[in-house]
Amino acid sequence: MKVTVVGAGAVGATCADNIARKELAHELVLLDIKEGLAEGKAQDMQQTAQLLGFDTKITGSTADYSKTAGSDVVVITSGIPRKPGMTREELIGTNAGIVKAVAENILKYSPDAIIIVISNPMDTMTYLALQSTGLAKNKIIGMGGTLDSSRFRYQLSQHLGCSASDLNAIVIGGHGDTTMIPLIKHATWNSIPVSKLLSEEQQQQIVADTMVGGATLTKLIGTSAWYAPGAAGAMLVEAILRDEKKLQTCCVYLDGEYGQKDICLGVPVVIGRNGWEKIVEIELSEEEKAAFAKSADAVRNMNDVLKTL
Ligand SMILES: NC(=O)c1ccc[n+]([C@@H]2O[C@H](COP(=O)([O-])OP(=O)(O)OC[C@H]3O[C@@H](n4cnc5c(N)ncnc54)[C@H](O)[C@@H]3O)[C@@H](O)[C@H]2O)c1
Ligand SMILES: O=C(O)C[C@H](O)C(=O)O
Repeated sequence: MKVTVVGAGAVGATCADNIARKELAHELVLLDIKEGLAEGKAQDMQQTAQLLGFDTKITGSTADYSKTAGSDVVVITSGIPRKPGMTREELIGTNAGIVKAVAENILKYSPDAIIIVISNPMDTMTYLALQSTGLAKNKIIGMGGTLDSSRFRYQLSQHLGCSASDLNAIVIGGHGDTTMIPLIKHATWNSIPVSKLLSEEQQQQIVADTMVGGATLTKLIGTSAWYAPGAAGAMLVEAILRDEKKLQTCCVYLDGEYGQKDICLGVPVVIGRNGWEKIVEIELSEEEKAAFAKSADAVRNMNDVLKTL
């Protein structure tokens, strides 16, 4: 199996590191536009092989897409991250051009690849990647819900004083500070609804803190996060290559599901060797349905911005 990670910055390198440590691929290619960066990080990572005990062959490339030929999965992380005080949406002007060019180059050398889009604003970048490659919809997966759901479980675990692994909780909708929807009324702690264990006020706090999870880290670090984003990207690569049929919230093309059409948005999907294989429709309350429709409106407005660039 061969995996390419485009963008050897914070998220791309972390994602690649996780892929190598888990030996998900025989061949791993890191590609970046910045001269020497991908080659350097690939070599550094390869030098951990004996220390960590993996056999993956890691190579780096400065924008030479021929090195990525025949990839089974490609992860796109190229683009600028936000700075404190910015929204993800403000990155569209720079990142749309980068993601479009990268997706087209990937397609030339790996026409059968499944593409995972991480660059922000992720929902719109996923839509753009789908449009510019013309690939089958199941082959384009935006990573956001996996990360946001992990942050949601973190927040819940802090309030409940429990292991995050014992929690079942997902975030649907857009991957934006105001567009994501942590489904707190569906969240359980080993089958016990968390709404029975937490006050209404605590629940609201958890939802609010989850929604600004990325912004909070950006303020602390000075740039956006990478450990959890990189690990979340690698988890999706693993689910694809090992055909795990894992249920994850990912940004995928909706064609009527959840009442939406012609948009990529976060919903629960089954991830396996064919990319996203099935959308799972869960029953939403009227309030959750309204939040989903509002999230879709906001993402659709961002998608419209693409036409003006
Ligand atoms: N979807 C998510 O959940 C999520 C999570 C974290 C970060 N992100 C996004 O991921 C992106 C990367 O974040 P980061 O922290 O790794 O940034 P970074 O600046 O550390 O790395 C980005 C890399 O992309 C490279 N790059 C730029 N243009 C390129 C091109 N045309 N071809 C190849 N490489 C190119 C840069 O040289 C840089 O090394 C940002 O847009 C960020 O907002 C998304
Ligand atoms: O917060 C960001 O801008 C990066 C990413 O989308 C995240 O959620 O960590």
